[in-house]
Amino acid sequence: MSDPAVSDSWSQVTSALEEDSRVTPRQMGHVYLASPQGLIGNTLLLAVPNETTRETLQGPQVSGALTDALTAVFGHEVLLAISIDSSLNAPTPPRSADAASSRAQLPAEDLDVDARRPASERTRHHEPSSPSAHGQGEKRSEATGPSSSDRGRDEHRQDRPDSRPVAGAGAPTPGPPSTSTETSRLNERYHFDSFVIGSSNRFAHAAANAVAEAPAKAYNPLFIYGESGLGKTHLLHAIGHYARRLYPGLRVRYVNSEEFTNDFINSIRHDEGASFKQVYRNVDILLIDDIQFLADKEATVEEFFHTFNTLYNNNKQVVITSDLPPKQLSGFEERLRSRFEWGLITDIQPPDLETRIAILRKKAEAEGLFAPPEVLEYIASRISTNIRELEGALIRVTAFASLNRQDVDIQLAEHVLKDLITDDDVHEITPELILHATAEYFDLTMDELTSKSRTRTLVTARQIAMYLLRELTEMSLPKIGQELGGRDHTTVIHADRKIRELMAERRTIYNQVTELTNEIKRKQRGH
Ligand SMILES: Nc1ncnc2c1ncn2[C@@H]1O[C@H](COP(=O)(O)OP(=O)(O)OP(=O)(O)O)[C@@H](O)[C@H]1O
Repeated sequence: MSDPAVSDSWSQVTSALEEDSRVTPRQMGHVYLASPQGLIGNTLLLAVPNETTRETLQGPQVSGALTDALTAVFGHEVLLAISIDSSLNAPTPPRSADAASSRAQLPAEDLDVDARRPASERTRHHEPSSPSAHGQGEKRSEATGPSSSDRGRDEHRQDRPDSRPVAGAGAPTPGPPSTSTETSRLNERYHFDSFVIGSSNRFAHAAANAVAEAPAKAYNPLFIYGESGLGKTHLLHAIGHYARRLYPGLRVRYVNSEEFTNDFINSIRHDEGASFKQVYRNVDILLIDDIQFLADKEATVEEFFHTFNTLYNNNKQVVITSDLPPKQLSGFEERLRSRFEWGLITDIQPPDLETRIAILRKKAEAEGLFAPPEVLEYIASRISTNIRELEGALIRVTAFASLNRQDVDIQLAEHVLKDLITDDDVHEITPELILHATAEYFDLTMDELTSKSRTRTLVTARQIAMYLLRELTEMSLPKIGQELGGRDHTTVIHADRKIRELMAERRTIYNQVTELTNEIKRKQRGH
């Protein structure tokens, strides 16, 4: 299936390896088993028949030699993505210990999260990653070294013998109607290379990578759960982006379960059941976010059950996120919950301090915000649970400094965050509280705030309300849109971005957001 030019280049690579004294004849035997599948940008896709061969190619000796040979043949650095294709039906490789058949049971550290990187980079950690690295392969960033705590917490599931469907071909065959980013609904901000790995999310990240590299073969379904704002949505989008880059033409669809519900209800209302099925059952990867919102919506759950079955039976990948593990998900029939357990279940925990600092550093880089390390550390030490709030704090601190032409230092950070962070955040901030406080602050009625009117004050008030709902609550984008007069989730994304930018440019907006936040926090504390 590879194009002749790539096959030719791969032969040159193998010839170079034959001459390389670092590669033993036994290892060379494994190299011969690899089959080039194509070149996407700087990434060469290789299929190998089993895990042993993959491990050999990624071992320190062979990978070093491979990196050099690839660079020599292609004239530039080339990343490798290695997938396992059991249909290559290779002769039994020399090492018989069978790691191959039990990949789903490997510990997190053993998962192949690094296959896509040149071997020379695999041992480097703590490196800064450029925000423009998208075109260079999905680079990972690392906050901390491997932690043994990963294993105890992560749940591996292999309840059914067929939980790893093995399709005939190596790479999924790209189906004709490719999904554009628009129809796949992937958010450009969320790639693997902007995701910081720490012990709290290492396993989920590794599993997400494996799924993107071998859709419907690694783990199906992949079920990721964890509290709000810890990166589940980020990983879902990253899977979609990476898989589409590895397999152009792959049909990917991201959907929040509230949108799934709305689409389903509308399809019934408009008698468009067939087109609903067409959209959701003809994808190679379905990424469904916040499945808990489907709870108790009987007809929608039923529809999702059939969608799931169709996709699963056709060897299509399903990735699901939720705030709770399947067993604790109420409002779903057992037959569906048990399906969620067929593949791999993994959680994401709140990040440790080091990871939080690394996340802030990455966000600052990506958004062009400057804050010295001690300020990042200060912010990270004050906000520990929700990454969305962590980002919000960074934005406020840098915005304040920019408006006042001051340097970002600890005093300034303390000043800005003193009201934002309270030790007695015991009560939940409700959407109603935010909406009422916003209406009151701008001297509007609730009807005006949620109306279609687009006068300047109303637009600003609405956008600030959306920004605060995003930062201070666990609401999903569609839900926020719904609260503010039935607006689309893209309007909420736009508002969030707009207010982030305006806070650094216009003092009035910064003040309004700050005063309003303080007011909300004050009301929340019941003063
Ligand atoms: N490990 C990480 N590295 C970089 N950014 C992260 C990481 N984890 C979370 N984030 C960022 O935190 C924000 C919130 O993450 P995300 O929306 O993915 O959380 P979530 O778990 O899906 O929350 P919810 O359940 O409320 O939908 C996003 O901007 C995301 O990019």
